[in-house]
Amino acid sequence: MPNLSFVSPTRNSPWGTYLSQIDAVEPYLGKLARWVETLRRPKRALIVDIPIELDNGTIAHFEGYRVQHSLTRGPGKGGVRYHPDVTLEEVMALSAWMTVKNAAVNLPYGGAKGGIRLDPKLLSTKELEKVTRRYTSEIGIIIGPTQDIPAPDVNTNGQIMAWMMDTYSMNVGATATGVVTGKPIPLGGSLGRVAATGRGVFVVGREAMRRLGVEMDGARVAVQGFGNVGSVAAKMFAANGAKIVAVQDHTGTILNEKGLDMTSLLDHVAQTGGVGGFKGADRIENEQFWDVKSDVLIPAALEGQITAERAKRVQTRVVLEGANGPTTPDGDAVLADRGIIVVPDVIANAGGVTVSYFEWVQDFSSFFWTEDEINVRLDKILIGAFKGIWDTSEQHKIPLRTAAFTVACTRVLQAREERGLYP
Ligand SMILES: NC(=O)C1=CN([C@@H]2O[C@H](COP(=O)(O)OP(=O)(O)OC[C@H]3O[C@@H](n4cnc5c(N)ncnc54)[C@H](OP(=O)(O)O)[C@@H]3O)[C@@H](O)[C@H]2O)C=CC1
Ligand SMILES: O=C(O)CCC(=O)C(=O)O
Repeated sequence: MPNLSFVSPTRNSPWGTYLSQIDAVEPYLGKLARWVETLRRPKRALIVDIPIELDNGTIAHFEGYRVQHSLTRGPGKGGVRYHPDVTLEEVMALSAWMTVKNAAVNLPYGGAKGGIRLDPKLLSTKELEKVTRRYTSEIGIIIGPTQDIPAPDVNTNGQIMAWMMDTYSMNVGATATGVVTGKPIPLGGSLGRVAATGRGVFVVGREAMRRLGVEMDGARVAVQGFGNVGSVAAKMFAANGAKIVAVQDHTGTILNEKGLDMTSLLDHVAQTGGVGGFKGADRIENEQFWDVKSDVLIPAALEGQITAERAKRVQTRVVLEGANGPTTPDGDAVLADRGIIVVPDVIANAGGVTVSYFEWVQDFSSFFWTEDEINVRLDKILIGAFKGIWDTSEQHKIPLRTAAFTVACTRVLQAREERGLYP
């Protein structure tokens, strides 16, 4: 039975996955469990119609969303996704994971996420700009530097954030740099934000490997998704002595048992748009990616990739979740049975939002930090948060995901209780 009338999740769909994670944490919330139902529903969900005139003169309508799952600990915060499969249910789950992620690393934010159902590859730059500006105006009634601060996610980037910032600023009649993060540097962006999520995946992965006694030098790493998150994570693992043995994106799956040459691969992707056709590797069938032997497997594409069936075949020691929600509840159960450690998304990919927080703080103070200052602070926050989650996992003998949810949901529900219910 769905818990809300406006979505119909299944057990392994994004919202179904999130709900099962909340079920798993409930026994560890003590007296705060009486508030847990607030986590099972978004505070606010906005669906917007985005009409634009296409380059050929016809009018197209796109469906967009901004969901604020929780504003209990601070303004909403979370990215905006452009993808043909975006749905309200998916954006709800992504917004809820932002609530948990922001609390897991103790950022003073709630959780939010946005998206537009479209295929950016089918739109011209001009059309993308029109969609972005209209979407920003439509969601302008609920976003703002102290209300809800969007950022990049799948298929969005600094240019999209620049258009969002400009549109919002024109609508309010003042330059509002703090309304989005992940902006270009000249518009109040932060050094280090582009690489921050991938960097965080590496830093958290390194901590997990240390705890598990997995040597970095020569470690075999397989990466699904070679966009902002996957490519930076792969580059950092390789730079620190690991071997990137397999990479998959929409253009194919490539394998090199000796380790892919990252510089050549990144050049190839910059020129061709994908890893397919890279000469320094063998091409394998996409489904074979899940059979590649690795020490660390990094899903860094979309949700629902590690199903029960794939989890049975995976040959790795650590699944390091660069993507949001890449493992289904059934996949998670199989991995746990097989003794494969999962470092959950809400800590593994929290580097991006952490530097987004730094960007927002810098915008408010109009005082900008060096890249070194950013990276030092980022690493410190992630290492400290990972330690707290690891210790909680050991204390209760629970998986890292449930431990991360325990730390995070306790913070959210404590704040909920202290704020009280009535306006
Ligand atoms: N950007 C950020 O700061 C953050 C992102 N994340 C999460 O990380 C994940 C990746 O985001 P990001 O790197 O920004 O997105 P990008 O759009 O930069 O890259 C996504 C990558 O995944 C590939 N991909 C998509 N679908 C598949 C598939 N079915 N099989 C294989 N590869 C696929 C894409 O190929 P193609 O482009 O051709 O579709 C692309 O290489 C998402 O889950 C996102 O929510 C989490 C925290 C922060
Ligand atoms: O940088 C941000 O604000 C959010 C990034 C994001 O969408 C995520 O962490 O999934």
